[in-house]
Amino acid sequence: MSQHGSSERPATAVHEDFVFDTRTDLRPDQKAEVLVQALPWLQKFSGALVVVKYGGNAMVDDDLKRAFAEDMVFLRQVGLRPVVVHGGGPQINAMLDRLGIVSEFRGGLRVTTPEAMDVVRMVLTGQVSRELVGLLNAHGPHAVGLSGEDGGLFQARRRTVVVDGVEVDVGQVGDVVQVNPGAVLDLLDAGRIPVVSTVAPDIDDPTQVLNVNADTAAAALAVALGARKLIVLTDVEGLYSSWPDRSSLVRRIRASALAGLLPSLDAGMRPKMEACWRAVEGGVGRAHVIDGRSAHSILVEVFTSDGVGTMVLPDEESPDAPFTAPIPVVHPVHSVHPAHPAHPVLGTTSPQEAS
Ligand SMILES: Nc1ncnc2c1ncn2[C@@H]1O[C@H](COP(=O)(O)OP(=O)(O)O)[C@@H](O)[C@H]1O
Ligand SMILES: CC(=O)N[C@@H](CCC(=O)OP(=O)(O)O)C(=O)O
Repeated sequence: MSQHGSSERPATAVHEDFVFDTRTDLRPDQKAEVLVQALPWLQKFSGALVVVKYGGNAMVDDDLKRAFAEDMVFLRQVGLRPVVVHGGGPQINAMLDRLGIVSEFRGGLRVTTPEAMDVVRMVLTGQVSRELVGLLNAHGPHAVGLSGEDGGLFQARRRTVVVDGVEVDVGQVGDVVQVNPGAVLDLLDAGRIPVVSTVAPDIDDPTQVLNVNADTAAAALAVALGARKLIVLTDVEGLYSSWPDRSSLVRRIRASALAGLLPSLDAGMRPKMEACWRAVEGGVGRAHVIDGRSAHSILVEVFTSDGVGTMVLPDEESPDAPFTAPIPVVHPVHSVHPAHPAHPVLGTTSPQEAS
């Protein structure tokens, strides 16, 4: 099976004067049913602002990258307002290796020396962003790339990590403390798809830039934009309550239950689930972690009744209640609440303390 299409079989086979349809996977009425099932979701999410975090290991396959670009253009074309926030950990690792610079992670964050910061900034803004913008613009002049430095989008503050009870300096690493979403809103108003790289100026020293984890930056941006959804793509089906037991996939979880689970999660999944928790606590209607290895999983999540992956819901709402998020009020500059640092578990305040 191809990851990009539904089948590697050709759509048609030519025999003398006849053309036969060789696809047997879906009958015409079944194909129509898929489209009809999407109708209420197309109506529900018309105009909705959706922040999609694309990154890491879901971003290394060329077919999947093209499928991702198709999904973003599809969302835009049917009237949603997608914003892409991208990571690039594997791409940064590859470039550091090529340059012979050793990279190290502490508490899930890259120890970022000034030398490594130059590489992070170059790879995220000059390589990963360029490639994504190019893939999106293969479908028309949709995408515009910008980083946290552009239009004052992000301000970040240096942070440390606590490992085994000891505070560790991880260099030029920061958390987003302020978001000015004006540049993103201007692009959305112009019908564009913003593609955001998570490099941000240091609020305490504007001559420095900081390396920001893309999951947490996506959550901060989703909150500041009053997004209806945050969708985080990764390389597993979703959150497993007892990893790696594959029967423990969580389909829906409320924010307070997630807060209880966070301290038990491993390094990879913790920043993602913290980001989802922060987003929902900050007013984003739903946060999802879905499998980026499965082509078009975003479309399945947004436009089908069952969805895919793990959905995080706010506490005060019944899981079966109709979606009733108000039209968001967007403030020109959004300060990230100090009681909710981007990494509550890795940092100082736990979700349980904050909620
Ligand atoms: N409870 C869990 N549920 C799902 N995945 C988990 C869990 N705990 C650890 N993981 C690991 O986290 C990984 C995802 O994190 P990471 O590799 O950092 O993601 P990405 O590269 O998409 O940013 C999964 O591939 C899985 O190996
Ligand atoms: C501080 C920190 O660790 N920053 C990340 C930024 C990129 C990122 O988050 O990429 P993924 O989403 O692909 O993991 C890094 O340097 O790898």
